[in-house]
Amino acid sequence: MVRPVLQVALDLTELSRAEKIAEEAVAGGADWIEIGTPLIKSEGMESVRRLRSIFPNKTLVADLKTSDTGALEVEMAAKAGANVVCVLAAADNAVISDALRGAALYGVEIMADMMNVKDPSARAEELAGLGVQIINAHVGIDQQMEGKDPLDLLDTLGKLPVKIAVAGGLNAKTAAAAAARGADIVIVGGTIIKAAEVQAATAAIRTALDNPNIEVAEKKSLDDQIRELLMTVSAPNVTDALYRKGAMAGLAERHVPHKMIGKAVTVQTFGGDWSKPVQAIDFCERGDILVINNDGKTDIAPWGELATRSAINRGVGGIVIDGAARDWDDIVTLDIPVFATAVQPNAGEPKGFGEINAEITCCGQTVRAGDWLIGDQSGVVVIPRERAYEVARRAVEVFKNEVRVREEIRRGGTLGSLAQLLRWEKK
Ligand SMILES: O=C(CO)[C@H](O)[C@H](O)COP(=O)(O)O
Repeated sequence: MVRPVLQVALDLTELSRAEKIAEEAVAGGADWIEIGTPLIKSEGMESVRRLRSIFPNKTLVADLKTSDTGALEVEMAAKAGANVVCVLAAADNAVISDALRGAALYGVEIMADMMNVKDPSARAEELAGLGVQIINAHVGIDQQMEGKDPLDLLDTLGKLPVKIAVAGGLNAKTAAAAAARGADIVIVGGTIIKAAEVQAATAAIRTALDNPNIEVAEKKSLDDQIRELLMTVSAPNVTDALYRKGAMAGLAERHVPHKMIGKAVTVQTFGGDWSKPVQAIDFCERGDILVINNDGKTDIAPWGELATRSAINRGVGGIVIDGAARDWDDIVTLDIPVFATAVQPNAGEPKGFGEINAEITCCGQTVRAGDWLIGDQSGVVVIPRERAYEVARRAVEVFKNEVRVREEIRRGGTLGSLAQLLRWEKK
């Protein structure tokens, strides 16, 4: 097997941060440096020029994802110092041919990004026939969040007379799997650039590429995958992933012996009537979260210690009440998260008004049966069930990004300067 090229994708928006990360990645064994699409959009061709001056002998890849004016974009990137220019494989052949003409004039190669191509195998052959030098089996970042896998795309391509690159959320294990399947170029962004120790993260991927072993990963159910992803993040990471949405308001009373993650069983009740909340315990599967609306009343409790102990017996993952709980002295001794808007000593009568598993509003958020919840000391966030996997994946990216920013703060930076807040103020 030929030693695959490791290409680090600098998908950042600040050139100063990208330069430092590139230096660390090269020290860790990155062969090629990609000026990622966000970096080129944010900093322009200056980012290519700057990286060329820092790395006079490295292969630089300008990830322009060109979809029009092929030769013009290739010429700009080549003059700035790029050796490889990325075009969209889905672009018209007129664009590809024009880009290839520009590439021939300036002595650079064209990489075609297969993101969102309908018939990848046929299109890859066609592109190779046109003269494209590298086909990139790329699953874009938004597509990754919905579970698309670049290795599946790679498998559809078959044997081609050109170099094959792979990209899309690769880590050491999946990068090695790509190498074992014959990829010539393995492109890694997030796993390297979001690591606290970029050099070590790059070196781990380099080692895995040089010693690929094919492990068949055990296939987990979607719910298990979602739960596993959410276990690694916080409630704040999740609201960030939802673009600041999903947080429940007013849950002032919190008993959080551990993180709460699970799917909602909803309960609507009225005036502290504890019949439906208690019945709902028996509707719960292991790990489910009981989400109760007491019709906005905080002066009477539909939930208490005995219900909490019953919920533990049933394997309930936590309780959230838009309303009051009671027996708080006992509840805080129990190993189950309970969130409530108030604590009151008095309960209502068990009359049986209300509903189980109907759509409810709880602390300002709509909650349906099966929606996911995550709760920790910062509060509770609701994730719509149809977006659960995607949001969990995005939350992991938020978490990973913070790992690198935290490290840069540890080295003496400040959040304001790292994020270049002044520069990015909305004009
Ligand atoms: O082109 C890209 C996004 O459009 C990325 O550079 C590519 O997906 C690699 O980054 P990651 O490993 O984070 O997916």
